[in-house]
Amino acid sequence: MATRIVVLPPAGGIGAKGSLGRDPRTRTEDGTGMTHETWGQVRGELLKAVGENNFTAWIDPIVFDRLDDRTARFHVPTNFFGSWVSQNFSDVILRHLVSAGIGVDRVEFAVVPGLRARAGNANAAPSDAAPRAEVPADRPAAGAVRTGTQDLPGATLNPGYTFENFVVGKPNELAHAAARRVAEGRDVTFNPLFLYGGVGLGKTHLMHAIAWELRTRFPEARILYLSAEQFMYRFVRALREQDTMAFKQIFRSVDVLMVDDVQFIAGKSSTQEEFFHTFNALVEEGKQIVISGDRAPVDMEELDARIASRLQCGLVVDLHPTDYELRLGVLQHKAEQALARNPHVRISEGVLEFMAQRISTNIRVVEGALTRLFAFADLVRREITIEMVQDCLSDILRSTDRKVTLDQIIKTTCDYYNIRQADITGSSRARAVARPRQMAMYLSKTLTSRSYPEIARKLGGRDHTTVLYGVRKIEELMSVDSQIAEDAEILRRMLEA
Ligand SMILES: Nc1ncnc2c1ncn2[C@@H]1O[C@H](COP(=O)(O)OP(=O)(O)OP(=O)(O)O)[C@@H](O)[C@H]1O
Repeated sequence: MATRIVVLPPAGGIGAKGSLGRDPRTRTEDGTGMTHETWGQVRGELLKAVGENNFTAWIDPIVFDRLDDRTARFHVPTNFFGSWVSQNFSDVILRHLVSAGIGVDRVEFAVVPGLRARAGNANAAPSDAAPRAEVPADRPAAGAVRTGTQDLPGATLNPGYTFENFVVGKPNELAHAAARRVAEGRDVTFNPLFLYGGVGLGKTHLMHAIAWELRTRFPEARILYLSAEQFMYRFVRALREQDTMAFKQIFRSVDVLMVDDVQFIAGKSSTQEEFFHTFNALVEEGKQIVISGDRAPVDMEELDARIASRLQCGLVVDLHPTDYELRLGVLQHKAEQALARNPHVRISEGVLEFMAQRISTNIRVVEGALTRLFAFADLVRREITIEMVQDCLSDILRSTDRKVTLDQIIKTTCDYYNIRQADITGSSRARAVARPRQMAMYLSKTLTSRSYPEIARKLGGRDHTTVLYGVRKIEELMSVDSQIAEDAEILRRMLEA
């Protein structure tokens, strides 16, 4: 039985323009109906409206079935295809049907698997009934940006993540400058631009800022921003629905591809493979790629070496941990915005400086601390003072005070297991030494932001994959061996005390 994907006209869409029912061109179903020939004519108009790429990929494969009950019914080859067309092209199809005088209020897609052959025919021209329209010149030179963003499956952009709201300081000035350059959308000089840094330092903010800026400068550009997780999800879905052609078509037809948190696909072999091919296809066409990750490509242990090396070919810039000036700048900027929203809130002198001094973690935490303070001050109707900060943010201030170093981890672990430090950094594989060493690796990875290679160096210059293995081993053991789980918990408490 065919799956039905019903699409209703959007509120305020076509109705708002011509008020569907009252549009003088809209004849009743009895009056006109719709034939395959009319559909052929509408297809010709759709080709002009959506551009050749979209047309061949999404409109050409759909087959008109019939019109009844003011519903134009089409066949589509797969579920994925149906949802895609319904989400992205139903409005434009409906609009053109109405313009052609068809009495129609909705379009509906039903999956008919046998249609696949047509879907694969990427270069098919519109049917004979539709005079082949001139393809609009929507392809500027490689490197520039081109048509239509609405049909892309990207993530939603945060309206607050703009360049105007991004505070620049020493730790992020290079990343900011590179992002600005890419957002100008001129020559593709840094390809890819790879932004990396620890949590909450502004990678996503900068990615969104680039996308907003490009959208403003080039409204027609096809900019696709999504997380690596979404990329994987879409790829897996396309595999499941045997619709990888459509997937490739989407991802290879963009002008700018932006993938956030690329570390997510490290170790996911088929997704990496697809990502690699997408990446290459776009680079070859001179399309801009922007990627973010939590580490430098070389430090992503499970990232396919070919991808890592590709990523290195562009510009790799990191967002450094914050410094006092940057934190203060962010606090001042965010406080200004918060004061505009809550004009009755007062902040005592020295509060922001105190916070910038004492909260030395990432910007997300700094921002969260300020939000919490404003909410509190608003609630109790008191001025924000340093005492209020100490009271209200005691947990954040405490956790910032606590900084665990690799040296402390090694020392505490050795004391706990009663072994010598030379043993833990040495080469012995005896269980009595190897297990504490793995525990130290695990603690280093979970309590500090050190990378695998850094931990490996500290623990006697071993290979970073040994550390990766050690961390995994302890994680595995913790779920089956309560003694190991207890050891880890006690050590964590000792180190964080
Ligand atoms: N330089 C900055 N100026 C203003 N706000 C910033 C700046 N850097 C980060 N922020 C804010 O800090 C918060 C965290 O930033 P963001 O989500 O971009 O971090 P991230 O590096 O992507 O973190 P994660 O690795 O956890 O995804 C956001 O609300 C962002 O607006």
